[in-house]
Amino acid sequence: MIRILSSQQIKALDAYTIQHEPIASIDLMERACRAFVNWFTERFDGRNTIAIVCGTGNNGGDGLGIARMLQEWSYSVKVFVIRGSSETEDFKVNLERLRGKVEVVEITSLDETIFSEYDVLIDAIFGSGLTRPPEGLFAQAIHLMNKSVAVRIAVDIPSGLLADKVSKGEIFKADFTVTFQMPKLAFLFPSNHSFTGTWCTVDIGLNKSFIKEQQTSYYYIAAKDIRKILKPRSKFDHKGTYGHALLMAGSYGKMGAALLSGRAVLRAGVGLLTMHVPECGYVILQSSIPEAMASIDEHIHFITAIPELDKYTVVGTGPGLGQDKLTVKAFRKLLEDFRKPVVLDADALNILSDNRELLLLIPAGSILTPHPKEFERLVGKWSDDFERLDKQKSLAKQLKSVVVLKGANTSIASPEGAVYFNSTGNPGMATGGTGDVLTGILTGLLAQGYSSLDTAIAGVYLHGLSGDIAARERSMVSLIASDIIEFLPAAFKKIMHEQKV
Ligand SMILES: NC(=O)C1=CN([C@@H]2O[C@H](COP(=O)(O)OP(=O)(O)OC[C@H]3O[C@@H](n4cnc5c(N)ncnc54)[C@H](O)[C@@H]3O)[C@@H](O)[C@H]2O)[C@@H](O)CC1
Ligand SMILES: Nc1ncnc2c1ncn2[C@@H]1O[C@H](COP(=O)(O)OP(=O)(O)O)[C@@H](O)[C@H]1O
Ligand SMILES: [K+]
Repeated sequence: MIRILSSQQIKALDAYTIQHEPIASIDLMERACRAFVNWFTERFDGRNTIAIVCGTGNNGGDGLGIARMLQEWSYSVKVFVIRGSSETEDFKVNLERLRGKVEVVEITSLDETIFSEYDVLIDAIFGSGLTRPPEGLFAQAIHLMNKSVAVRIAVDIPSGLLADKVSKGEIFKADFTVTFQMPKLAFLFPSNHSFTGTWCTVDIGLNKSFIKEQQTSYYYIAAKDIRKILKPRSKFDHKGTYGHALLMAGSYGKMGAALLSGRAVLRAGVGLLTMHVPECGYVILQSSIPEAMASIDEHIHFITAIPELDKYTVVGTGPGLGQDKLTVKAFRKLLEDFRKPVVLDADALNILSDNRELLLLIPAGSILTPHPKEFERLVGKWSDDFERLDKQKSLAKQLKSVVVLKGANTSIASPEGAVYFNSTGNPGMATGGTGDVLTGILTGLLAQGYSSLDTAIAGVYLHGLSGDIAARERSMVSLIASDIIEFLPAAFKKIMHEQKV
């Protein structure tokens, strides 16, 4: 897991690294500049004219160091400095090192065309030291940079964006953000995408053991975390080893959702799958998923009862379920009778929103997978993404269950208060049915004995990874939910290194 630290902790981390590596502060800055420049030179060639706009703190110091290095690489660079109330030592040193090499212009007033002749604008005004909204020349410069047609790149953090609080005022709108060491919490929220653009982290060698010791509730999921979670199969395993899942899904006109979920349960590696569907789904199910056993409801159009539950390891429900009052009754009975974890999605969540007393019946250790609208129905409106995150953490705690809030960088809240952000997935997945596939993957993994949290982390990651492979093979535009099931085996292989065998 990549630990996401606050600005305060990052400041302490810088100081700790400087003291214990040991390394001079200016040399650490040099490393940060080098990491940025490595990223930059791989993407932009010497034909680009570059303006670097610097503040007078260490972010500005980075900007000056970057200017020097780019000049050494024969790029055409000009530096603009906006003076704040004070200069850091490393800013001063880097300004001195730049003397005679790169033109430095101090901005005292701004005219509209100041940045118009450049191909690339690099923002090094503020980084993690920002404490309040930019004003005056700072705000005006950011405003003008945002109006420019140049490619905009932020050093560490887009100026004006706070790493772990709600930001107000003028904020640099980067096409790319190259951030040091680890993602910042604010980068993971939908509302900040227009500021960070595409972001990436570059390693500047900050002290790893200090990072490990820091208290944090926020993590960014990496491939190796999933490799650690997934258990390899052993020679004498049999289908009983991998659980028996019951999927209650589908209604007249929405059997597709049930099928997508059911196929995904199987591809996630379950031992046995039974699907409880309304009568209208019988032929559809038997002819399209021969691997699944069918349990048929008495009602033609929707589910009105639950089958005998004893033999099931886990129950997944919601996709295509509908909200008829007889279905609500059956759902209530499920929650009353089944004491093992359940996976709840789509209409199961909508039923919970309309029948709030049912929330109390959810077995501990369950997994809920709302998209933002379903989440709003469950918890009410939020005023910003930080409040949304708090609501997600509270719901997970209240239900003693894992709450998976879906979207880009899906967040997974544990009942203990930790939040894990997904690093896979792409906008090609914004198409009907992909959530049903996720429900299936989670149901299939949970049935195999993974903990609810491990199931959610691995399932969400693999779902996104499969979506990424599918987008590569089929394009984001053409990606459909079935593709995510189709490429799930490739995603498992990628994680478990089976392709080496
Ligand atoms: N050794 C280190 O500390 C390292 C720091 N690095 C860089 O240093 C940055 C952090 O540097 P600083 O802590 O100097 O802070 P910044 O350079 O982000 O901000 C400069 C100063 O501006 C002032 N300020 C904050 N908000 C303001 C506002 N709205 N208007 C006017 N002034 C405002 C603050 O006093 C702050 O200290 C990181 O983002 C990163 O880019 C990197 O060089 C890596 C090593
Ligand atoms: N822009 C995106 N980037 C990454 N993943 C996405 C994006 N848009 C949607 N997804 C993923 O696709 C799935 C959509 O689920 P959901 O909204 O429930 O769809 P449906 O109800 O049609 O099945 C979620 O897992 C979500 O994380
Ligand atoms: K910046």
